[in-house]
Amino acid sequence: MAELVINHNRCNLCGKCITVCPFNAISMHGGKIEISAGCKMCKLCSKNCPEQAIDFIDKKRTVVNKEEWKGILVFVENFEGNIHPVTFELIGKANEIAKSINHPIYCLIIGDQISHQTNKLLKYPVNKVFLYEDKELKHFRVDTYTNIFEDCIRTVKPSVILVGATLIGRSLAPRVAARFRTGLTADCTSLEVRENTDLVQIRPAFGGNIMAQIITPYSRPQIATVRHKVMTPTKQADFPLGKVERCFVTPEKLNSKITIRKVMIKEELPSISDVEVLIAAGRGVRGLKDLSLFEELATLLGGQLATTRPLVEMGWVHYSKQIGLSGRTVKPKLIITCGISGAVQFMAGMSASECIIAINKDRNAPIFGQAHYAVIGDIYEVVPLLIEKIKKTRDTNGI
Ligand SMILES: Cc1cc2nc3c(=O)[nH]c(=O)nc-3n(C[C@H](O)[C@H](O)[C@H](O)COP(=O)(O)OP(=O)(O)OC[C@H]3O[C@@H](n4cnc5c(N)ncnc54)[C@H](O)[C@@H]3O)c2cc1C
Repeated sequence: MAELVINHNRCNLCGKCITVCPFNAISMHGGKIEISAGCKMCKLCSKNCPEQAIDFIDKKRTVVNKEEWKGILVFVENFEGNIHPVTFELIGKANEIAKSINHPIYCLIIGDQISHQTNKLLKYPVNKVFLYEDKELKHFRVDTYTNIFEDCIRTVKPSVILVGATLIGRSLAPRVAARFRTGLTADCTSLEVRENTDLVQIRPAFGGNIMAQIITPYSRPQIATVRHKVMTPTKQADFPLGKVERCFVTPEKLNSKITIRKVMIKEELPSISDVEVLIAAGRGVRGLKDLSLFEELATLLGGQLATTRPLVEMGWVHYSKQIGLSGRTVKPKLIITCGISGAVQFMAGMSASECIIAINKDRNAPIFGQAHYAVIGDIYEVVPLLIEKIKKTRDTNGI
């Protein structure tokens, strides 16, 4: 790993390095030159410094002994006595990975009075649950939880760590990765493992145009976050054999700069990720008022309306309704897409749906490549007909 080191005794603050940096990564603060994370190590500053005050130091990369890191550790997010469902999806993936490299599966659970939760976890193919309990850990505080996570990793030395890409997971995982100066891949859509225990972390990149395969070959642990509903939940183990290890929480791990004054539960409609039926509207919809048509169909089928990104960008619907790479991942039993072309960024968020019915007037629309049923037609003709048909059938059957 290379590093640029400024010799402040030699630097006369001429500012030449600031001018030559093509990445705007150098600035002057408090009478000192600073190099930010935007630096790409092009060395132009070092070469152009008249005082030779910037040294490029090429440190030899330290390579970790992979044999010393064993196990797949799943972070168990829990709130008010409920384990987040992404946990069981992560255990499912951990199980697949563990089988191919013959590693154990561990869970880490942090909180207060949560020991009963470990019984739920032990029904699954988990070898050991590491339990950290303390009243100070009742609510998530990123600094204390990072300390505890670090403690667990130093004890267990897991090769792979899986964390849900929830609000908490997204805040916690990068901090943990930074403590170990190791890699983290966010929002993985698929995970594979090589014989040498390198985790192949697959996720869309460059706006969804490529599926990047990311590995962490020089450091351990390897950390990946995965969104809820991307992986399949695991089944309970036939012969659960796991154990609980209660871990000691030292007082200094609980030092926090965060004070929690009040915890309030936000009233929310079920998220589009949690419903079984979705009617997804796209740019084929001509105006905001027309959305009521698709909302009516959604209500009739006991589902919710969701949309593509352009409708969110036009301000027609709230972001929480957006499906896709930069929106929510959904896996409903039924999704009917109306006037949606099927761009990769949209498909990335819904391709695992159980039944996809696509309505589009363009027979060459990419969405038809993934739909289970294709309706080639105008949404303004097909959807009203569908609504009428459902209502008639219900009237006839007295529903
Ligand atoms: C980094 C990045 C992230 C992105 N993230 C997301 C994301 O999370 N979610 C997302 O959705 N997009 C995302 N996008 C945008 C994405 O690339 C597409 O632009 C978007 O999904 C297109 O939405 P659409 O299918 O509604 O519109 P269009 O692609 O314009 O398709 C409209 C479709 O409607 C059909 N149509 C028109 N009129 C009718 C009619 N009367 N009856 C039937 N069919 C009709 C047309 O034939 C067409 O196929 C992202 C893009 C980038 C670069």
